[in-house]
Amino acid sequence: MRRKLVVGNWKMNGSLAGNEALLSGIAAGTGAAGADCAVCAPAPYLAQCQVALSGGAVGLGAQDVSAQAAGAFTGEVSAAMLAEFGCRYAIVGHSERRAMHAESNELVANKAVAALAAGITPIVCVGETLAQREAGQTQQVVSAQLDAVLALLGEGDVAHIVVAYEPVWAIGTGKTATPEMAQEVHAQLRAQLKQTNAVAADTVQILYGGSMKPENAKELMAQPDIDGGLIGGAALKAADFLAIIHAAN
Ligand SMILES: O=C(CO)COP(=O)(O)O
Repeated sequence: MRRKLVVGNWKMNGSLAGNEALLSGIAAGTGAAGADCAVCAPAPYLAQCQVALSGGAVGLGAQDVSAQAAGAFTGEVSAAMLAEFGCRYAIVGHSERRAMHAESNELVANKAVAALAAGITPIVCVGETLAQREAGQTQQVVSAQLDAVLALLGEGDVAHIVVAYEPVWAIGTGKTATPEMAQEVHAQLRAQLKQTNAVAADTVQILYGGSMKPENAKELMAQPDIDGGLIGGAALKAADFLAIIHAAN
């Protein structure tokens, strides 16, 4: 049985005071949670989050990581730096970065490799746009995105990644993929993982992201290949985030 994993992606939101309240609200409610959970905070707040979450059940992650190890890469943050601040996870290839920062499948794959080398679990995001879905290209798009990552990983690395299916048209729009639509893609992704490592593929957590909220979380996570959620808007309110974590039990 795979454990469920619920990860909050705060995106470019937060403040020292706001984070403190949110983190203490989350920490206070996760005691009996049967699912794993984590928050991916903006880089300047990682130190604050590390202190606030230390010793508790909520893990810490970053929203991006450099593919480079060190050097003249202004503005970039390396995986080793994230590891120093206790990051267990780093999101790579979020659709907002693919779209707004022109991140290619190859760059995303190199970021996943850099994270793994520092002992950080990459949360590899894949997902199609509305135009791609309407053109019947969903499977082709997400499989090319995942393939680029798998091509760079050793067989033994597969067990150490998390995959997140985030249909672009469902992000921040209030539109959610139906549980059946999401399950269909998740099953395809797992079949693809199996081609690289049949044993590890059964243990990889595949998260759904895109307007997941307390009202739809249980039904989505009841699908056999939906192992949790990557949550945007609803992760900014402790009560909503906690409701999703508890829906995963
Ligand atoms: O992009 C997302 C998480 O990475 C999903 O965002 P929303 O939950 O706000 O749709």
